Amino acid sequence: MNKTKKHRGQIDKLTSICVVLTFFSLWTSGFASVWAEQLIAFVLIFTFGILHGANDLFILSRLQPGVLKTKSSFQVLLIYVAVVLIAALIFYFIPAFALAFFILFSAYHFGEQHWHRKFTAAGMIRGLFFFLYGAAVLFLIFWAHFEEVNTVIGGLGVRSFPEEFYSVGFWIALAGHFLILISKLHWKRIKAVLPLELLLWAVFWIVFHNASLILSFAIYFILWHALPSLLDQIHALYGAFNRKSALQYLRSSALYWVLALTGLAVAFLTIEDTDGNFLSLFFSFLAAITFPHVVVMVLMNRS
Ligand SMILES: CC1=C(/C=C/C(C)=C/C=C/C(C)=C/C=C/C=C(C)/C=C/C=C(C)/C=C/C2=C(C)CCCC2(C)C)C(C)(C)CCC1
Repeated sequence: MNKTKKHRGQIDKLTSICVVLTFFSLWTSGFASVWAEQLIAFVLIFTFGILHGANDLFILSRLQPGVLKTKSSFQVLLIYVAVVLIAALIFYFIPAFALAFFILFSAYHFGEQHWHRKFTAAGMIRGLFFFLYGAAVLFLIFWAHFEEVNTVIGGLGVRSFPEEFYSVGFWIALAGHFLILISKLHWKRIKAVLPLELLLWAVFWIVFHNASLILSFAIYFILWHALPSLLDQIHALYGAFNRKSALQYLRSSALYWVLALTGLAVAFLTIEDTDGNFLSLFFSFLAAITFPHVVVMVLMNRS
């Protein structure tokens, strides 16, 4: 079997496992206490979630994109850290602007991970489609937990929004994404992807309305974003996903993974400006490391 076919088979297998795990997490959240839900969510985010971005520099060194070709590894590291720090500063000084960009980038990034293999149309419409898919996922989470979301963004110094803002945002993004899907893909292709996609939307609807905010986010972020991304990254770096390549990936990312967690711990112990809301601090940390990571993933998926 050729490598790409094998990789697709592994992605399909992972998708089935994630459907089962999503239902399992929904079932667990039915009896787990709020504390237990938070623990599960943060353990998943701090392990697989942070790990899936910790190999960015290694990926860049392998891809050697044009703009960075003449730069040494140290210079690339400096640029990466500078982007993280600039994002953190913008979050601190102009939070509403930074949050809007964070959501824009994240929506595109989530959509790209989910669709980059299945959505074949090219050009601007491709980017818009990725963005609308990710925006629909995020706005469904926001809508299901709009009061808590308002508290989190309030902790960052951003105004609250009424429930309708989130519900209308969700319906517009969902409708837009389905319209593009139907108009841009051949009927044969649509028939092949639609049943799973409709099932997933039904599952997300049920899960996001039943699990807490942080667990809803963790379920999507880990099962439907970080794990498939890890599989793609290992395939791109080592040509195959197996025990050996997974260990190689862990070895090359361990240092940055620990550094990122240390950075969050230091920020938590030193910054007291988020009205005591850990989630506000946590999401601004995630936002700061998201920006360079999204650029690396765009480069990887295009290579
Ligand atoms: C390499 C390197 C490093 C590391 C890195 C890393 C580790 C990365 C990672 C990355 C990552 C890990 C990424 C992530 C991403 C994520 C995302 C993309 C998310 C999104 C989200 C959102 C959008 C949210 C929203 C919300 C909610 C959900 C609720 C509340 C409200 C709000 C709105 C906030 C360091 C810095 C150390 C150094 C240098 C080099």
